[in-house]
Amino acid sequence: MGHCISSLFSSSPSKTGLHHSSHASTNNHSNGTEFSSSTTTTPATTNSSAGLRSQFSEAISESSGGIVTDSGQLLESPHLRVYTFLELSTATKNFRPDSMLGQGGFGKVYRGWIDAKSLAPSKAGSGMIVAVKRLNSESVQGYSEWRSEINFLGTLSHPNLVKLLGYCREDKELLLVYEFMPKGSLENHLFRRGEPFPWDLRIKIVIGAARGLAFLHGLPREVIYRDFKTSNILLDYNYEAKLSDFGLAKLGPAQEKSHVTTRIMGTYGYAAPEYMATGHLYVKSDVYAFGVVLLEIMTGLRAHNTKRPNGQESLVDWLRPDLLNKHGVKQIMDKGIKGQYSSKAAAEMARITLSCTELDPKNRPDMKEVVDVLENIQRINVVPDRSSTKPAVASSSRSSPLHYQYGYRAGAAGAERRRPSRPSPGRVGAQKEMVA
Ligand SMILES: Nc1ncnc2c1ncn2[C@@H]1O[C@H](COP(=O)(O)OP(=O)(O)OP(=O)(O)O)[C@@H](O)[C@H]1O
Repeated sequence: MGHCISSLFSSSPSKTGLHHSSHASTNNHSNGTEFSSSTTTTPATTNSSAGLRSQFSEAISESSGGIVTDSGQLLESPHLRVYTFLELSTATKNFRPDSMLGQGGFGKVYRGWIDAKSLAPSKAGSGMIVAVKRLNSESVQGYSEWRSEINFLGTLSHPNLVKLLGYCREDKELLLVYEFMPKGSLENHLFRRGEPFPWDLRIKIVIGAARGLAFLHGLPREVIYRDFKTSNILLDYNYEAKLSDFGLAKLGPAQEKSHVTTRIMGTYGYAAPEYMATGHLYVKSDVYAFGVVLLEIMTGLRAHNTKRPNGQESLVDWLRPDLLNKHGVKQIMDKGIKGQYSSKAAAEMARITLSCTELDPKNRPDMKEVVDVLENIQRINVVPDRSSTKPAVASSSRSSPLHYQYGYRAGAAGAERRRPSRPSPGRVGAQKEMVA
């Protein structure tokens, strides 16, 4: 979630201190605890964000005009629609609780409806579904996130970044309108469902997310995402991953500098050790967080969980040593997906996870290399005969990618998302969670 705004912006609010956020995200409770600086200042008023955006876009491209890199694009003139509060109220049925898709640290996200061509708001049930984030405008974090999202997502376009369609600022109301991601977040699938999430989909999703990060890191002026975690990886109908939530994103270091120095913000369990220790943020700090997500998809366990016994709260600290040998890898793999991956694929995953989570940022690979390795893992994952594989849990016939079905259910999304994750008895990880 975003709090920090680039130094490009003069009205950046001042912030001090560090605290555990008290927000109750519907997706993020006992696990990825958020930390951020506490803020007391009132959001400063700005003029239209368009001027700031073009200044911002220039900073990213370090030249004028839009550029294209790989399959992504830096937009010269973003086409964001400016909505009125009334329009978005209508589109979301007055922000009715049954329209709510979820809640993050600084606001609630609602299902809304707009016309697919004109992007004009339409009556609920007609046109195209969108996600409308209504930010808590009283906090500076909410305001800063809103600006940061517009600056980054209004300027960048890539198949693995969520699309921002428009925004609204009216009195104290700050809203953002995104393309709707029908399959929710990776976090939902990995941790909030009774049944194990198929290995093939896990790999497909991390490849997409890796491509998104590689795009950000490959820009003429690198962009550091700073909040890479499973709840920020959203999924389209085909489980294509899209990074959302650019509230914490930062422009990377200028010219010969290796890092930017910034206040420490992010999510426990994912933040790189050098960043936690010094506030020095490297492009490679994102690579560390990516490695943490790789360990999560291998084990089916959360990056950080205060309910685990002492010494096991941080997944990396706890299980990284097991990645060093074959036996350890076998032990920590999520038992719910047994038979869905080859031992070679698991060994390669262990290798790249180790490398991404190296203590020294210089020893971590860059995201392009990570993409290549993951694509190779996807290729080599030949398992003998799926149909003869014994399911590890009773319901795992549904865990085949072909059968796996899950998205938001109309009106029930909130309830699904609030369901606590139940440890599956068959999982080594789940057993480890309970070991005193
Ligand atoms: N474009 C979208 N389409 C569908 N659901 C979305 C979309 N954007 C956000 N959501 C859902 O709304 C919820 C809240 O999202 P939000 O980005 O505000 O917070 P978060 O990332 O879950 O939490 P945090 O405060 O840790 O960043 C998430 O569960 C997410 O799945």
